[in-house]
Amino acid sequence: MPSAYRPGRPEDIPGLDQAALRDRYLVQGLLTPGEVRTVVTHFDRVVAVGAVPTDAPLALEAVPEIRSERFLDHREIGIANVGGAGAIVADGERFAMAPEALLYLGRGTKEVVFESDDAASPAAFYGFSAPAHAAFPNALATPADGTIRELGDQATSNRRTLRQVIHEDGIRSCQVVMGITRLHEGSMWNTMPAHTHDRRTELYLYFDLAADARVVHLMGEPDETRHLMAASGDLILSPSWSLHSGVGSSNYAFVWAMAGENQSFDDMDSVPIAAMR
Ligand SMILES: O=C(O)C(=O)C[C@H](O)C(=O)CO
Ligand SMILES: [Zn+2]
Repeated sequence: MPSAYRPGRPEDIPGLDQAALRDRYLVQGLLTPGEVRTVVTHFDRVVAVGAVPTDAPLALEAVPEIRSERFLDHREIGIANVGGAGAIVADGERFAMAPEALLYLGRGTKEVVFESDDAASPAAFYGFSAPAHAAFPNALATPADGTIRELGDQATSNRRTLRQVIHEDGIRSCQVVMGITRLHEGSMWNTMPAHTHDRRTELYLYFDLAADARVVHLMGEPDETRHLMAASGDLILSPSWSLHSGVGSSNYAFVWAMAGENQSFDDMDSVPIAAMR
């Protein structure tokens, strides 16, 4: 794993083989039992965090690359639970984290501790953090909270429920926009027709796929796409110039999260399917 991921240049994509593409844009092992793992990027200075507490609680610590005493001294974070039930304790306040609950922690939160209810079925916390210049209040979204958008159609195999949680009309933040999309049974395509958004980075964390199932994730500029084979728990980094879409060998879910110039969910440049190469 590089010490810090860089968005790279779209002109370099055609010259990269699969191994190089995967090294730059796909992160494996973020959710590893008993560990907190941190992925530092220069994609809008986003840092991704994975924490899977088993027998003992795990604490979120600063990493040297962000040059601060505590992780959230100058940052905010959205944390989704993609595993079993657990809890997050932030500055002494305990937030129960059911599967698919999502917690926002604002700049200045000092101590963050991750716990699982049952080590045999541990919680799996995925965090998406961006620089923050103001302190918004910490806020929990249960799995029932958020703005629901029903998208796609069974006839085109892209029927899916998108839940916006941290966004302009929901839990407020400086930069982070975050939610979860779940494909309906029999639907495999996410985000098709695809889009880019030149003003924001987006990360996808795929989950709830069987061990032998995969998502064929599409990336790159619309006229020069490549694919990445993603398994459950894999994280895909999309630079602002890259489209992001995928088709699964079965249905699945993913946490999407963005940071950058604005928080307008619909600030997308749609790519007609026939224009893709
Ligand atoms: O299912 C979808 O469509 C998505 O989840 C789209 C992502 O949220 C996205 O790319 C937003 O920019
Ligand atoms: Zn997008």
